[in-house]
Amino acid sequence: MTRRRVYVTRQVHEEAVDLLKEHFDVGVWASDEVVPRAELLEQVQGVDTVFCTISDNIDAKLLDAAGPQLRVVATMSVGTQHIDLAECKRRDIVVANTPDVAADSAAEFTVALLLMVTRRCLEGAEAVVNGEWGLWKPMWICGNEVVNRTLGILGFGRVGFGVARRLKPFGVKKILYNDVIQSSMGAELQAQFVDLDTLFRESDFLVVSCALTGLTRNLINKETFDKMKPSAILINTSRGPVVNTADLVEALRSGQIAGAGLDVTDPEPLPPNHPLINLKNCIVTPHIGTNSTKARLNMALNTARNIIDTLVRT
Ligand SMILES: O=C(O)[C@H](O)CO
Repeated sequence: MTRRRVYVTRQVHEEAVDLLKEHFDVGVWASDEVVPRAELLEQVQGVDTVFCTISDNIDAKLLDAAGPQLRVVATMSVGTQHIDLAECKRRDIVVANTPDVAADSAAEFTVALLLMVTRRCLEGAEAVVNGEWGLWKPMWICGNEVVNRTLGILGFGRVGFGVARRLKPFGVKKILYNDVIQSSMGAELQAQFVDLDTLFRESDFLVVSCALTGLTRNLINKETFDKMKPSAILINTSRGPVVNTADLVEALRSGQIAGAGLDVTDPEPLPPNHPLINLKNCIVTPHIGTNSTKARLNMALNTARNIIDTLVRT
């Protein structure tokens, strides 16, 4: 019997590829860079599964190029915004993602970014690099503390809850959250479900950890910043387009909010001359929230297992 075929659109962990090879013929784009679109369209022809990442556009054209035998699109990510889900559904193609294995990594990273912005760590590190470190000064690069302040979480899923759980022992005064539904996990942390207006007005730290949907796209914009405290800090580790970039630049420049930490941006990657990059009160990291070695390996293995579970075990 001919073996089924899987195309892996990026160089991923060997352990995951080896797992797939036990069951399938596996083709791999053996590079850390994105496979060019023309190459991708050619390589997927006749495959049963595409193992992809968030940088691959899995649209109707790609599904057509693959052909009617395509059964599974398995993405090595939580996010599925790069996949035309409606089109996959229409064609009876199973879409699999990796929601469980990277949440700790993402929550830890979010806390790190929040603390870095709050304590102005990058400014301090840059001052050292630039030779500006003189003798100790009482009022130089003073940041804020987390203790006794209000943490607001937009999107109280695995990552949002994980951030709240990690920051609770820091002594935050209140944890507020908003999501499409009230979470049963809120009670465990005495977190209060509040409306968006209250979340924006009362949060000292506003952590964006929601999915990108029609409801959340552009949700954080000029009107939001108008409501926020001038001392507030915005952290976004979910999806760039939840925040209106031009409005954020303006809010940071004018001091309407105190600072921002962004692991995701719109556009992504940010062009090197983008205004967000040179703002002193903003730290931008290159979408690395899930990049602990352990989480990335588990994401690759989870993606391989999703394919095996779908094609072999059903
Ligand atoms: O969706 C995801 O998993 C992240 O954005 C990439 O790690």
